[in-house]
Amino acid sequence: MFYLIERVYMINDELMNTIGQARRILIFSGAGMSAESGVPTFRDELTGLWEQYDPMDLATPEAFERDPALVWGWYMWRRQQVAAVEPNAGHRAIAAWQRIYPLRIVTQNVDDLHERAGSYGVVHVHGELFASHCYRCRAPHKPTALEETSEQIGQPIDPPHCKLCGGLVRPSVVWFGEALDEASLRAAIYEAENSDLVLAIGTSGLVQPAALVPQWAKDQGAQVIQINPNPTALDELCDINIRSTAAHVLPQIVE
Ligand SMILES: CC(C)NC(=O)[C@H](Cc1c[nH]c2ccccc12)NC(=O)[C@H](CCCC/N=C(/NCCC(=O)O)S[C@H]1O[C@H](COP(=O)(O)OP(=O)(O)OC[C@H]2O[C@@H](n3cnc4c(N)ncnc43)[C@H](O)[C@@H]2O)[C@@H](O)[C@H]1O)NC(=O)OCc1ccccc1
Ligand SMILES: [Zn+2]
Repeated sequence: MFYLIERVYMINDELMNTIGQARRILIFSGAGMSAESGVPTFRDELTGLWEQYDPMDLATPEAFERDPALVWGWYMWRRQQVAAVEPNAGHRAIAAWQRIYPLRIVTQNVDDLHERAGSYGVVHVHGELFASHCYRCRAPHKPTALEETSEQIGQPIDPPHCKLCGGLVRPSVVWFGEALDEASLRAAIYEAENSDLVLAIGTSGLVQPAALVPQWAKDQGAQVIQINPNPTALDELCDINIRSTAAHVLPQIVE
């Protein structure tokens, strides 16, 4: 059992033993997991039209009600951004690992890079960028081809209307001030409480309640290993802090 907080910069036997002895491993990922694919993290400055906005101000129901075209345009831009990049060596290492070991994955990321790398059963606690539903009646919305290929990327774009009630369509992500999807939250709590090792990868640990996942696991006696080039709010909670990047460390763990 580790008592002192260990900061390691390379993969050592002790770390590999900890991983090797684990009965059930949970991957808990954040925006840093996709950074090396070219997807900006939430802490990174926004660019283009949105440069003048704080992401936290755009990712809210109030912003959507105030200016639905601005918010919908931002999400279409983010869809195009994610569609234009590839999973990185970190995503691929997790998918390879999941082919030989039943890893569980809970992510705060709304991108589909874990799945595009071949991972399965990914719990998206903050929703999914490429899904949409009606803001009024919550009916799922299937995008028309035209919507998907809008030339206006980088500009405000009027959101489509719900085919059932005519309401505005929104991205199926969890906005600040909104409750998490009950089933996803329940799944995240279950995975946290039933895992004996959590790998917290690329998260600042600042967004609640998702940031509690490692704590819920720790409360059940699990060990927590963090992979992050920078200090985070999770440092003290973690048994091992690997000060490096997802795409650099994960392939070394899996090889
Ligand atoms: C910011 C924080 C203070 N705010 C919250 O936590 C709020 C609650 C709250 C308000 N005021 C508060 C004051 C105190 C405490 C809490 C609050 N939470 C909410 O609003 C939640 C909803 C939160 C969900 C918001 N939606 C997202 N995403 C979807 C949208 C979208 O994407 O557009 S959150 C979004 O930001 C989060 C960003 O966090 P991280 O992933 O950690 O990324 P970050 O950029 O912060 O850090 C990146 C890290 O990676 C590292 N890194 C960089 N490169 C690499 C690399 N290469 N490798 C490894 N690591 C790397 C960096 O060092 C860094 O540490 C992600 O979760 C992402 O999904 N809802 C809710 O509370 O509802 C209530 C309620 C309850 C019941 C009923 C009704 C209402
Ligand atoms: Zn509707």
